[in-house]
This record gives sequence, structure tokens and C-alpha cells, in this order.
Amino acid sequence: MARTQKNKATEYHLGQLKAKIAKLRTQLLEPPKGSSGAGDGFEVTKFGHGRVALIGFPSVGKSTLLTMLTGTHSEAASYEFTTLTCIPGIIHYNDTKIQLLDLPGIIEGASEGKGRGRQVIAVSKSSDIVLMVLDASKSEGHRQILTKELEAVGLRLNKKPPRIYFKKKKTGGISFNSTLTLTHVDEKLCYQILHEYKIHNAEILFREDATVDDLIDVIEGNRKYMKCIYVYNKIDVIGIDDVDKLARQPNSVVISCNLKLNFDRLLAKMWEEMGLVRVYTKPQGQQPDFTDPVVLSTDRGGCMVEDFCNHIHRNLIKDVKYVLVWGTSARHHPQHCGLGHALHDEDMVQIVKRKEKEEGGRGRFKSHSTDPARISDREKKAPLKT
Ligand SMILES: Nc1nc2c(ncn2[C@@H]2O[C@H](COP(=O)(O)OP(=O)(O)OP(=O)(O)O)[C@@H](O)[C@H]2O)c(=O)[nH]1
Ligand SMILES: [K+]
Ligand SMILES: [Mg+2]
Repeated sequence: MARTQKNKATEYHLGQLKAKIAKLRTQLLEPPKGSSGAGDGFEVTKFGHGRVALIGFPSVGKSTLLTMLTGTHSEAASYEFTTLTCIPGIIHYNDTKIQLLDLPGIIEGASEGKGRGRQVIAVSKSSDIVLMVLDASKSEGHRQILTKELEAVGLRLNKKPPRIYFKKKKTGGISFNSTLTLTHVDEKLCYQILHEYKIHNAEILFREDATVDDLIDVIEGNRKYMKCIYVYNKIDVIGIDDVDKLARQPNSVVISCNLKLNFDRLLAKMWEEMGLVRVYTKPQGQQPDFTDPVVLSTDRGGCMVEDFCNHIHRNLIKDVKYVLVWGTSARHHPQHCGLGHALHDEDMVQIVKRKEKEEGGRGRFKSHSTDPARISDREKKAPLKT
């Protein structure tokens, strides 16, 4: 591909090569026959409300950072490849527990199996977000090299899935459509790439001006879209102007493990990117326990009232009449909400169950204490005393 000149005439040829490479990469990632596909004892049990992986070249300070943030000791030293396996620790933040994973350093070529790259990448795929740890004193190119390695195995960092609708069919040929003018892909190229995948019947609709790579991602269908924070460590050894430049890049946080600098910013950014939603259960007539939230997430099961109920008990849902919600998701306090209401971080929820009589469909609002109108009146006056 590097030897091929890029112009209109070679466009189709290049597109086809891209599809061929993508196919081979996917084959490479399939576990060898007879193995379980697990990461050779590399995988550790999931724990807590979310998982964050530390990825980076050797000796950038991943282990030092894990020890500092979690208190779990992970050997750190000035020589490369000090860490040889996956070491988990726990961050206690905002009344939630987040599992942080220290991993061996990865090197260029990791995606092709150099070092322990494949296992490291498999573990990072199992996490909710990635912290890419970089040495602030080293070349800026490291970030691109690592990103390329991760892209080669199907990870997409800080990207949204391409807006291309794609559905394989049994018959009918290929129907190609777009809602806007395409500048990177045309019908012929699209056909050619689908042909490479031996797909002859499909519906395809471009909703954005996507590239060939986007199209291949959609056809492959196995890409993982993940949030990534670029963590520049060792800012104690560079000048303030360089620190300033790095800190202004998108999704980046500058830190120093040696000087314990900026950890609070890193944790806050990590928390923000994870999008966890803490919901406090308020028993009737009592204050909620503000140290023990139910933790929901859009990525892991959703943030609806229904998800909240299922989280408490899987049979609870059929007894729920409605819930009262206080917090930023509520229009007034409390708001009467159904199962489809989306909860926000730090909302407070009180579940109002059906009375036994009502389960037969009769006697709604018999009891004064569960009359929604009455509750809302009272709670408006003294919201926390219900
Ligand atoms: N100057 C400076 N050195 C640091 C900082 N953080 C870590 N180091 C040093 O960098 C070296 C490597 O640290 P490690 O924590 O072992 O790095 P690692 O990324 O876990 O390395 P591998 O496990 O070998 O991939 C050690 O000598 C640390 O003392 C920092 O903020 N500033
Ligand atoms: K090291
Ligand atoms: Mg290490």
C-alpha cells in the first residue's frame, strides 16, 4: 500500500487491499483451534463498578501510578518490562469502587504478537475505559504508535461508530444509498469491498461522509469503541511550557507520580468519562444511606428506573407501582416516575410498591399513605421526611 500512488485510478485497488488486510487481522485475532481463547491466565476477575486499564510503553510509570492510586503494591523499577502480568488494584472514589489494572508495557508490533501485546490488548478490551500512560519527556510519536497498535486489533479510541446502516440479506443484490454526498466512497468501491467479503446481498445506507476504513469497520462488525484518557506522566522532568502544551490537548491529563501532582484531576476526568450513575435508595420515612449507592451505567445495563429496580432484586419489578425521584433528572421534587424514566448521577429514589389488593387490578389508591397526590403534597413541604 505504501508503494501505491494515491490517485483516483488506484483508489479501488487501495480499498480492496484495506479490506484484505482487515480480514487477515480478524483471522489473526481468532483464538487458535483447541484453546479456550482466554488470555493465558492474564485475565483477572472483574470487581467493582467499573474497570480501567493502564496501557503504555515500558517504564512510563504505570506500576508507580497503580501503587499510588490504589495502595496495592506493583513492582516499579527503572528497567523495562518490570511488570510481566496483570495486577489489579481498587480505587475508592465517589463512594464507588473502580478496578484499575496494571499491565506489562507494550511495544511497537504488539498487535502482531510481539511481547505480551496480544494478552495486554485483550485485557484492555475487557475494560470500560483505557488510560494511555505516556512519558511526557519522550517523543510525541509514542501516542500515535500506540493508537495504531490498538487500532490494528479493532479498538477505536474516542470515536463513535460510523453512521452507516448495514444489513446482510439473503437475496435481492446490493442496495446502496446515502443521505448526503459522499466524497471518500462511491458505489463501485463499496461493491468491490463487499465482494472482497463475499457479500452479494445487503442493504447499505451512509448517514455520514464515511471513509473506506469506516465502511470496513461496519462490515467487520467486531470493533470496540472505547474512551481513552491520555495520561502524560513525569512532568517533573520537563519545562512548564511543554507541560502547558500537553495539558491543552484533548482528553489529556498531565501528572507526576514522583511529585504526586494532579491526581485529583486525573481521577475526576476518569470518573467523568466512565459515566457512572449513583442512585441512593430512600426508604420511606428515612434518610438514604449516602455511602452506599446503587451504581448504574449506560454501557453496563442502562440507567432507567427499571435497571435500578432490577439491580436491587430481579423480582422487584412486578411489585413496583411507581417511584418517587429527587435529583437532577426530576422536573419537580419528588417526581412520580415510571420504569422508563432515565436516572441521573446522585438521584434519590423511593420505591412505592403495589398493595396486595391492587395486584388483582382493584382498589387503586385505597390506602391514604400510597395516594400519589398526597405523597407529593407532603413531600414538597418536607422532602426528606417521607
Ligand atoms: N521522574 C519521574 N520518574 C518516574 C515517575 N513515575 C515513575 N517514574 C520512574 O519511572 C520508572 C518506571 O516506573 P514503572 O512504574 O516501573 O513503569 P512501568 O510503566 O510500570 O514499567 P513496566 O512495568 O516495565 O512496563 C521508575 O524508575 C520510576 O521511579 C515520575 O512521575 N517522574
Ligand atoms: K519499569
Ligand atoms: Mg510496570
